[in-house]
Amino acid sequence: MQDTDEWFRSLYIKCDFKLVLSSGMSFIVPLLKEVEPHVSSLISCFSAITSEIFSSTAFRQLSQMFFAIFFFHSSEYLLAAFFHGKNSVTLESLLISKNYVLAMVGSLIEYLVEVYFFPEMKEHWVTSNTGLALVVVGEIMRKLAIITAGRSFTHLIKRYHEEDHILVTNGVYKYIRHPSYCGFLIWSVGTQIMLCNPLCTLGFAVVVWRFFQLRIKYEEFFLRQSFGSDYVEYARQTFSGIPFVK
Ligand SMILES: C[S@@+](CC[C@H](N)C(=O)[O-])C[C@H]1O[C@@H](n2cnc3c(N)ncnc32)[C@H](O)[C@@H]1O
Repeated sequence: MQDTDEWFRSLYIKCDFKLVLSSGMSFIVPLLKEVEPHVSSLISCFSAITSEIFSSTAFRQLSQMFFAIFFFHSSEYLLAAFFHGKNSVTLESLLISKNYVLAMVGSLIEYLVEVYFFPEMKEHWVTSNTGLALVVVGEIMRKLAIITAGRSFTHLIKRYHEEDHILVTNGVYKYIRHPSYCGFLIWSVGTQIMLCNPLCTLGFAVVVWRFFQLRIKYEEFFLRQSFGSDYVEYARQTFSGIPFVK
């Protein structure tokens, strides 16, 4: 008797489940039919983008970009740790700010949009290789500046004179007052030329130039306070390193 009850109950559950399943399917199937063309066009769009990314041009340019970024920031960190000790190194020593991340994401978006819609734009190898050369030159100039200035080079601008802060006027500083800023300007614009990104090349050039124009004014105010006429004389004999900034 109990077995028969069990049998009927399970039959009831199965029937009920079938009912739910069939009414559910009658709702889902037309919905799937409706959605299917959109999903398949999305998939084909995605696969077109990924096949463009993994084309040899894009693969090479994006790999160069990621390597340039990785090398730049890791060497900034290592040099800051070497000259100032590990404990005084922060995210700022890596020079990673919110605006910087936004700019880099923006440049990646420009690249992906252009490589998808106008892949031939990315095939200007003379342009791209010139950008790569600028990235290397900018990187070398910046790192030479950091190594030459040693402990006088701090990522945050010094507003008070400290014992170990000496005026550096040798090496790259003999000709250029702000070689690390000059190097960064060349490096950052170089990354965009390397990616054949016309909009970000212009955008980076304007934004980075403006940033350093203001920063140099601020930095030199405190350098004049710390080193007085020595700095004034030094500034008179050298180029700032940033075009159109005296
Ligand atoms: C991020 S470093 C940049 C140095 C320099 N503007 C450059 O582009 O190479 C900023 C710090 O370097 C210091 N600094 C800049 N020029 C200097 C010089 N010629 N000698 C010593 N310290 C300098 C500033 O006082 C500031 O604290």
